[in-house]
Amino acid sequence: MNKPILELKDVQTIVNQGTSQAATILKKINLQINAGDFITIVGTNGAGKSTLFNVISGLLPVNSGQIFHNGKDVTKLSEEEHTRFLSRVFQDPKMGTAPRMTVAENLLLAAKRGERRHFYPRNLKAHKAHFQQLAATMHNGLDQHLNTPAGALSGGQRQALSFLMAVLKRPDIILLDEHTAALDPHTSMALMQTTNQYIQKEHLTALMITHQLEDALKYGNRILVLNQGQIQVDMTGNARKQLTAEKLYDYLVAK
Ligand SMILES: Nc1ncnc2c1ncn2[C@@H]1O[C@H](COP(=O)(O)OP(=O)(O)OP(=O)(O)O)[C@@H](O)[C@H]1O
Repeated sequence: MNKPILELKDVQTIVNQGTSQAATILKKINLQINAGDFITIVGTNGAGKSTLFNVISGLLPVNSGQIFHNGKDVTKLSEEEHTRFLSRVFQDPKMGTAPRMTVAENLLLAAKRGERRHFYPRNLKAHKAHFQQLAATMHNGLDQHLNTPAGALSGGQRQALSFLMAVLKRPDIILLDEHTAALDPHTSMALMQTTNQYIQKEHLTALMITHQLEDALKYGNRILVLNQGQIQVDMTGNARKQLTAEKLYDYLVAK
């Protein structure tokens, strides 16, 4: 069998170590993420969801345990080194895009990420048709705004741009950190649908934190419930299909 694309083994994260405020935020997390998994993650405030993403993306160190990417130990890699195989979309539309640069320039920046060559706006011409096509997959008018500064876009368009920038280089793993939560219900639902279509079409491996239990059940092939720093539920297949929002809620608040 193929190795998991990402594997966490007994991962533990302690904050404020050595002080009276020391707290174990992630407790012996064991998780195997397989290529093509689309995992939705739910949990109450403070359950450790963002901390899990921070650890997976190298932003927060692991106090004990190991993380493997395609079998290679990446536990001690820097956040920048993690960006070679992983990208993240945040809740805040202001993060992830450069406000004064146009949509096309932002996309070019994402296309050139990790390359030594400098950013030349004149290279834009060669990419325009591709960027147009890409922006059109979002079905929210983003393709009509390739020359608009990102800061002038609507929240939904800006989040769609953040998503496209994150997936442009086809990362091995994409982390969606409540990426539709700051949008109005209609825009949020629309972006969720286009996100899902893109992930399915490109067979991406994705992890998505959400507080919307319906979304957690509707999208993806696997569901995780984090509770007080531990994985309380990890469901796929029929068990997941039979899971209801009511039962999921019970898992969420279980003590
Ligand atoms: N660097 C840190 N220093 C101190 N405490 C931290 C740190 N990072 C996280 N925590 C604490 O760890 C717990 C888990 O936080 P985390 O942000 O991962 O929760 P979450 O499940 O993402 O919650 P939310 O749904 O509110 O975003 C919280 O109690 C938080 O205050």
